Amino acid sequence: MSAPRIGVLALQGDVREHLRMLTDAGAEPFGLRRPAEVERCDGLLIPGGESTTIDKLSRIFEVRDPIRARLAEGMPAFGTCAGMIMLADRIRGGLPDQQTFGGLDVTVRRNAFGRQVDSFETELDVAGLAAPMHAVFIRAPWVDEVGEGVEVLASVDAGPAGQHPVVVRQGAVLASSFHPEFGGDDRLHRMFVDTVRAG
Ligand SMILES: NC(=O)CC[C@H](N)C(=O)O
Repeated sequence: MSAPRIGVLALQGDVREHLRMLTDAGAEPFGLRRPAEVERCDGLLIPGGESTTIDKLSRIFEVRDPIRARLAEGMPAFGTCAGMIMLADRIRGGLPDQQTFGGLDVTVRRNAFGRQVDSFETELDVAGLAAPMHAVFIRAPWVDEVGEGVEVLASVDAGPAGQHPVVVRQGAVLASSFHPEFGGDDRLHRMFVDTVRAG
C-alpha cells in the first residue's frame, strides 16, 4: 500500500498534533468531517476531547452511522482518551443518552481517575515498546472490563482501585486512555500506521 489514508475525526478536540504525528509516521492523514470522507479512510483516528460532544456532533454531521458501519466491517482505528470512549462497546459514567461508535469489546469508565488525580503524567511501560512512554492523562477514562480477544498493552496502578488497563488492542483497533500526541512520542501512532498498512 502507498501511504495509508487516515481520517482524523475533526469534530472537536485536538486534531493538529495527530495529523503531524501520522504524517511523520508515513501516513497521509486528513481531518474528517463529512459522511462521504468515511469511505476514503484506510483507518480512522479519534482524538481526545469530550466524548459527549463528539457523540452529539457525530450525529449532527451525519458521520456516526458510516463510521459505525466501517468499524463493524473491521476498519482499523485508534482512539485516544475520549476517542477510546467512542470506540468502547460499553461505557460507565456516561450521560443517560450517550452513545459510542463501538468496535472495541471493552467497558470503559469515563473520568475514572476522579478529582484528585484528574490529570497527571507518568512514564508508562507499554507492551511492544522498548522503552516507557511519557503518558499525559487528562480527565482520562480507564478500562473496567475487557472481552476475549482484547490485549492489554499497558495498565496503571490506581492505588486502592487496583490496576486498570489504559492501552488496549483488539485486532486492528487500538485505544489509549492518555494523549500520546502531547507526550512528544509517536510510537503508538507508528504502531497504528503499521497496522493500517498491513491492511
Ligand atoms: N482528555 C479527554 O479526552 C477527556 C475525556 C473526557 N473526560 C470524556 O469523557 O470524554
